[in-house]
Parts: sequence; structure tokens; C-alpha cells
Amino acid sequence: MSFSLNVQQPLFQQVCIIGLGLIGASLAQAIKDKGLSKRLVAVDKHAPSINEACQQGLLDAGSSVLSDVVHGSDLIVIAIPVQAAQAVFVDIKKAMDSGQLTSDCIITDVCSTKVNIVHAATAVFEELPIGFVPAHPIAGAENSGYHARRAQLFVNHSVIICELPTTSYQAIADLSALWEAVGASVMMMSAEHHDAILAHTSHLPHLLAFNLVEQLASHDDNLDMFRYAAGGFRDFTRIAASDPKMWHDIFFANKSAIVSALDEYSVYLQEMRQLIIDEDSTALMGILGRAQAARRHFGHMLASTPYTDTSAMSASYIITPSNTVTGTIDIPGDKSISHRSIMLGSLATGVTHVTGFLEGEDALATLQAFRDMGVTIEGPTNGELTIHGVGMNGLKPSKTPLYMGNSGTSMRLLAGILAAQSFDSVLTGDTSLNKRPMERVAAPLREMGAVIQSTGQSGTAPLSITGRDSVGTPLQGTEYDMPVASAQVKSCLLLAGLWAEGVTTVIQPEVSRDHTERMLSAFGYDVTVEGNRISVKGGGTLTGGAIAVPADISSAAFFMVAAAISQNSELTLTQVGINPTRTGIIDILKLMQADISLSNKTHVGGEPVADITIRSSNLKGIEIPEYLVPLAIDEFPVLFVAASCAEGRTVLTGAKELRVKESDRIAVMADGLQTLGVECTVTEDGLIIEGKGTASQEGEINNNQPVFGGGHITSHHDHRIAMSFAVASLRASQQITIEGVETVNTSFPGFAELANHIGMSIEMHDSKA
Ligand SMILES: O=C(O)C1=C[C@@H](OP(=O)(O)O)[C@@H](O)[C@H](O)C1
Ligand SMILES: C=C(OP(=O)(O)O)C(=O)O
Repeated sequence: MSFSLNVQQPLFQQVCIIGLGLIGASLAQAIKDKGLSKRLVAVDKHAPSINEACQQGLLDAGSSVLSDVVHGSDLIVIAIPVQAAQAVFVDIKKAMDSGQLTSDCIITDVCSTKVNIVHAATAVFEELPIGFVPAHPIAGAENSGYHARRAQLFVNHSVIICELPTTSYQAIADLSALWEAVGASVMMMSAEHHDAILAHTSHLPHLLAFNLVEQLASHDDNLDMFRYAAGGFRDFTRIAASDPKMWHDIFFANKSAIVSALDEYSVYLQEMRQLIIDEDSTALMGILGRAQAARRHFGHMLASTPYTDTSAMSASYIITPSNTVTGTIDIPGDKSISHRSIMLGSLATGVTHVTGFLEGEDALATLQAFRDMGVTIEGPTNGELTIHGVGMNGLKPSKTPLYMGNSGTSMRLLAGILAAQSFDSVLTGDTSLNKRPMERVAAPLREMGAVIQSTGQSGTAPLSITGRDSVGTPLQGTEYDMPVASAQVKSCLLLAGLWAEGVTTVIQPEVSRDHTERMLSAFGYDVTVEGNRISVKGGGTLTGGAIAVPADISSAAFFMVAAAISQNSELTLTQVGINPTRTGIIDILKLMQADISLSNKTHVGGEPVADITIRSSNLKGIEIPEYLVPLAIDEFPVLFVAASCAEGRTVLTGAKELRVKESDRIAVMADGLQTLGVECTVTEDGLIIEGKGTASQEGEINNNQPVFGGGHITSHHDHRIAMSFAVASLRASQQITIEGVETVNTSFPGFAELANHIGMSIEMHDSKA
């Protein structure tokens, strides 16, 4: 929410602020600056503050006695220490009884504890007034007093409003409007919940800060201690400069919640103490790593970045057309393999070192989930990770639902693993993931005896999984004939099969990516592959080791198409994974007569890799063979861009799966292509694209004519849509703007920088700025 000094319509006739300390005076200043009340009065025992506020024109009247100024107020804000509140309620009651105040006058406060405010009011009023609404702005500073006031103190801060059974709807609405007008966002919760939360998030940290400073100050050599105390001490204890009287009152006022927060803290502290004594490096790294990740993860969630709230999308690409790309580039690590390295590394015995890990949001969601289940994972640092495996039965229940962000692979593969664990779990995701079909894994898992519910609206997440301890029996092996060629469904069932009694066999209708099978073998687990029948026998173990993740061919695809459709271009993409279950993009581009060659073929971590060189090409429209669909499933958005630049029609069939990816990739791509002037027809299971490429003289590349116009495209929270239309700019006549490009980080952090490095012209804009 933005804050300006613009004067608004007054919301109140007269606001009376009791206490001109930091919060009271800041609120008074904000109300005055924004014209939110016709009159503003205040009560404070400190006469100089009242006099100065009146002289400066902040107040219309002020006094040390409530009855002098309160008459006619429709809002009273109590902004004094919590212990003094009861005496104020007595004065307010007198003013009501004498007719100075009406019975619906709003009475609120800004105190840091809420249950005792309710108790204080209850002790004074026989029946709580309908205008009584306890509230707490979560804003403050270590400076106190009238002179420290800042009208902007509440901007982008939260205010908790505690609704009581006696409070009128109008009082809540009017008070919320006031707080929102001064820049805050309002949340509702009960007084009890407020106190328990604040005990942990505010009162405990303040207590610890005071305590640490006291501890250092009481040392004989305290001068030296303070002289050499570096940034850590200063950062940690900044809040110990706060008002001691106020905190003294708060610690007593919220006594029971603070004592229980302190008890819990002592247990954690003792645990860390013991780990240091025992020199238990793995466990200590586990705690430190989890804490560091949690700190970042919470920041992420609270900032509502795409990892959580996709409605907060704000970044866009503004792309100026360019026509040539050249260079030799490294592409980030493979997403599918990165996910699996975390999963199998965590379940293995021993340590697994991963290199080339993709530090994109999807793979990081998997990593966070395993940290949440107690696995110690060091890194990632420059794509390197060290995973301290906990063994097949070492995962612990997560304290919170496991958050999978935008990642279908994380959710579906984890569903298989969690269905076999002893404990209950919940899997949830962002708005896009929570719309994607999950019964495709839940139903076959149920055939194995799993107790799993897709609790969303239509077979969708959140998934609630009951642990085997409650069910009482282990999973049973099964034979499952998959209706769709999905590597995620196959992998989910094979992973569940690791704990099942007997053999689990999955039969796939077409070949799909086989990274799970390969990596299980690399970890020493027997996997039987007979054509399209893949089986595992439950009860085995995994052994940790080294995993090198090759570059992701799905990310390389954007640059392969970029070079093919543009003029005078040549790109070499180094050491890209060319697992034959993933090379549909190469096969399809070759069928379209693209100039592609592979060199330096070798193996990385059990996966074949090669340098891929691709040059400007006169592409031809084709009918895409259906058997190639699962082998290029993620590459169709950018292949549609290639098809638009080809000579003649391209027809895709048998690709219904594209409708249930991060977006409906058939509909969304067709919309975008039409916006940019390409003719295409949507079919139930594919797309027909009328390519705009033109025939050329023998051997001549004719890629300098624009195919696309300019325009605005939205990503629909889908990374591959955003990157595909960025590639289209190489044949566009005008600027293309793509909204919602934060999502690119799910699979390809650094995409725009790399694209610019080879000659494209992408400017990143943050519309929040
Ligand atoms: O197993 C995997 O890592 C993936 C499988 C594919 O999904 P489906 O199995 O649903 O086709 C693919 O689209 C996804 O990006 C990654
Ligand atoms: C479909 C994709 O991923 P996921 O299913 O893991 O969200 C993708 O990356 O294109």
C-alpha cells in the first residue's frame, strides 16, 4: 500500500488520543496530515508535550484530564502503558455516564498485550461497550516520546484488531478504515492468540536482548566486552535500548504466554549447548541450516513473492526486438534431476554431494521440504549441496504443511514418499499448483493402501496424507497401467514402492523421462526395466554418493529456438543433458530442418551430455509425431514460437497434458500468439499454427522478416510462457512486454541476463517500484 500526504475525507468528528508517546503522537500526526478527523484532541500528564502539540497546531485541544477535552469524541485511542489502562477506562465510563460520550463511541488501544486490556475494561464496565475494540499496531522504534513521532510509522506495518463478541461490526469497520488510511494493513485475531504470538515474536526477543546486554554489562571487563562487541552484538541487542518501564509492564502483563515461550526457548538452548559439547557437527549444521532457510523462506512468504502468492505478480520484461544471437553459454542445472537428488540424497544412508544443482524456486521448494522433515542439507552454494542422508526411515514430521510453491514435480513425487511414512503430512502449493490435478497420483497410491485426500475443489491440493502408524499396515506393491505418459506419476509410484510390501510395477503408454530409474540405480537400488514396464521391490536401501546434475535441456530449448529463428546466429550450449527420454526438442527441430549438431558427447552423473550447436535455419512446418510429445513435453511453448516462424503449417496432436501444466499451455500460448499476429487454431489436444516464414532461395537463410507484431503478454504464472514470448522478440517488429515474469525463477534463474549476454535486449521492470 502506498502512503501519501493527500488529505482524505474525515472519517471521524473528533479523535481523542490518550498518551502522546511515540505511538500516540505518530498516530495523531498521521491523522492530522491526512485530515482523517475534523477535530483532534489529546490527554497526557506531561504538560510540555500537550502544550507543544497545541502550539504546533497538531491538536485542537489538550489537557492532563480526560473530561476537559473528550466531549463529542467518536474515537478514543488509549496509547499509554498497559498497566495504566484501567484508570482510563474509569474516566471513559464517567464520560459516558455523564453524556459527554455516546454509547457507540469507539474505544480502542495500541497496547502490546490484549487479554489484560480486555480484563481491565471488563472490570470497569458491567457490560463492554459495543465500540470497544482492542488493537495493536505492530510498529515501533527504540526511540520513545512525543519528539520521536513519525506520521509514516505505520506504513506497510500490520495492525492486529481483536474482535470481541460484544463489538459492533461498524466499530471494526471504522477502526480498520482509520488504520488502512494511515498506511497499515489490518488483521483480525482473538486476544488470546494475539498474546501467544506476540510473546514469541516480540516479547521474547526483547527479553533476550535486555538479558544479553545485562549479562555483558555485569562482567568485570565489561568495557572491553563492549569495546570489541561487533555487529552481531549490536544487531541482536538494538531493541535493548527500548523503554524499560514499558517492557517491564509488558512482561508482567503477558506473564503466562511469555513464561511458556521462555520455557520452550530454554529447551532449544540446552539442545544447542549439548550439540556443541558433543561436537555433533551434522545435527548443529542441521539446526543452523534450517534456521537460515526458515528465515529466508518466511521473508519470502511474508513478502508474498511468487513462491507463495501469485496474485502479487509485479515484474515484467520489456523487450526490444533484436535479430541475432551468438556465443557459447552454460545453461543452469536440470530441474528434474535436481529434485530427485534432494529426495534420494535425503533418504540415503551416508552423505551425498551434489554439484550443478538448479537453484531455482521449484528445486528449492523440494529442498526446503526435506529440511522441514529434519534433513541436514548444507548449501546450496554455487550449485553445490551436501546432504546428510537420514536413511529410509529417518524423516521426521514437518511442523507445518509442506509448501511446494509452483512445482508439480515436488508435490507429486513427495506424495509417493509421504504416503509411505509413519507420520501424517500435508502438501500445499501456490494458486497455480493448487489448481493442478492430483488424483492422478492419489488414486493409484490408494490402490497401494495409501490414505490420501485431495482436499482442494476438484481432486486438487492441498493433499492430506495419513501416516502408516495410524493406518496400521504398510503400503502394498501394485501393478499400475498409467493412462497418461507421465514421469511424475511413474516416479511417485516407484518411490512409494520403495517402502511397499512386494513389487510395484508401473506400465507407461509411451516413454517418459527416466531420471528416477537412473538415479535409483545410481544410489544402489535395483530397478527392473522391461520395455515400458518398470518395477521396484520394496524394502531396499539407498547409498549416498556424488551426483553431478547436467544442464537442463528444457532451459536450453529457449536458446535453441532463439538461434534457429534469427538471422546470422550461432549458439553453443555446453554440456547439456541429452538423455534420450528428453531429446524430443532436438528431434522435432531437426524434423523442422533446423541446423543442430552435437559434439563433446560424454556422461555426467549417469546421464549423457553434449555440447549443442545451433545456427540460423529456414524452419519448415511439420506434423509433430505423437510419440515425441512426452519427450518434449515442457518444450512446446517455445516450439510454438519456432512453428510460427516456420514456412507452412505445424500441427500438434496428442498433447492434452499441456492443458494441466502451470497454465493451460495450449490456450495461453494460442492467445499470446494471436495477440502478436499469428494465426492458430486450438484443438482439444493440440494446436495448429500457420507459420509465417517465407520460402528462400536455395541455401539462403531468410530470417530477417518480422513474424510477430508487438504487444502485452501475461505469463499466467507460467515460467515457460514468459520465456517463450521473450524468444519471440527475435522476430518481432515492435516491443513486447511480458507481465508476471518473477515466475521465470522457478526453472531458470538468470534467464534475462543470459539472453542479453547473447544479444537479446530484455529490460526487467518491477512494477512495485
Ligand atoms: O518428472 C519430472 O521431473 C517432470 C515430468 C513432466 O511432468 P509430467 O510427468 O506430469 O508429464 C514435466 O512436465 C515436468 O516439468 C517435470
Ligand atoms: C511442468 C513443469 O513443471 P512441474 O510440473 O514440476 O511444475 C515445467 O517445468 O514445465
